[in-house]
Amino acid sequence: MALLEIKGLTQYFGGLCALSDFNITLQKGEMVGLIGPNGAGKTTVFNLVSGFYKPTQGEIIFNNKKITGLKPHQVTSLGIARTFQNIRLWHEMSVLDNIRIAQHYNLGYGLKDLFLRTKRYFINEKRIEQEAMQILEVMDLKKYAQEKPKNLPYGMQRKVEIARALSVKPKLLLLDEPAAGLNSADVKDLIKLIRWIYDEFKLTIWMIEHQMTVVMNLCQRIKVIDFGATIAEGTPEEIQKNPEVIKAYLGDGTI
Ligand SMILES: Nc1ncnc2c1ncn2[C@@H]1O[C@H](COP(=O)(O)OP(=O)(O)OP(=O)(O)O)[C@@H](O)[C@H]1O
Repeated sequence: MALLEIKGLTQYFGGLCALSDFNITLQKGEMVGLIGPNGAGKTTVFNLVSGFYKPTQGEIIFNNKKITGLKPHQVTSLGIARTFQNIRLWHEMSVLDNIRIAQHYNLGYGLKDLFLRTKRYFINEKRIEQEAMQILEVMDLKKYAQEKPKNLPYGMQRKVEIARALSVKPKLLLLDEPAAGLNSADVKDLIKLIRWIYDEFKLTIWMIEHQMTVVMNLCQRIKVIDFGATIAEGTPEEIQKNPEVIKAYLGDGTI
């Protein structure tokens, strides 16, 4: 069953065509990679899907609902969560508060409840805290609940960002370069973590990644773009041998 369908997605920034006629269908339960050289348009795809940009053209359908042009919090509430290439955590807040804040897209109370501190406000705040602690526990992060993210090692900050994305109970998880900035030991741990999350949460995962070992190890299917256009699509084995892909990357046969 198709979870995400993207048809003819095109994005211009002024005169620059960052993405041209991009099409993909993600089946429920798939783990798919999106790769390409720097500036190929990968993050633009995620920014369009998650509502950070409005496309110049094209359509995005999620769970049989058209989501093209919706705002980020609306996209989140429908079941799409993401992480960012450069970790975006609130570094002056605790890890727990970072997770709690993410939950506020789905408050269950309004401004009146907030200002009057109604019973509904306290019930919801309690629920949010319990759910945030649960996800920290599941992700083995509970011991860092009161710590500020800036005091944690980089690999752990990545984990917190992934926990925050999972805390909104997504159906589709978008990971934008999860291995960026990690050392090789952390990359190994990340591969294990993503595989575990995939099995445990029964998610559909779509990832952008420059580190080929991550994509080749995890993804069942990979799409390759360059200068905003699709140049290849296939299994990891097919992609590694694809001459267009090799040319786009280095031209020396190694990807
Ligand atoms: N908000 C924006 N305004 C103008 N140009 C943009 C904007 N966002 C992206 N671009 C341009 O669009 C093109 C694609 O950028 P994008 O960030 O999607 O590439 P990418 O494949 O994710 O690259 P990288 O691997 O380096 O992160 C680039 O030329 C980039 O400079």
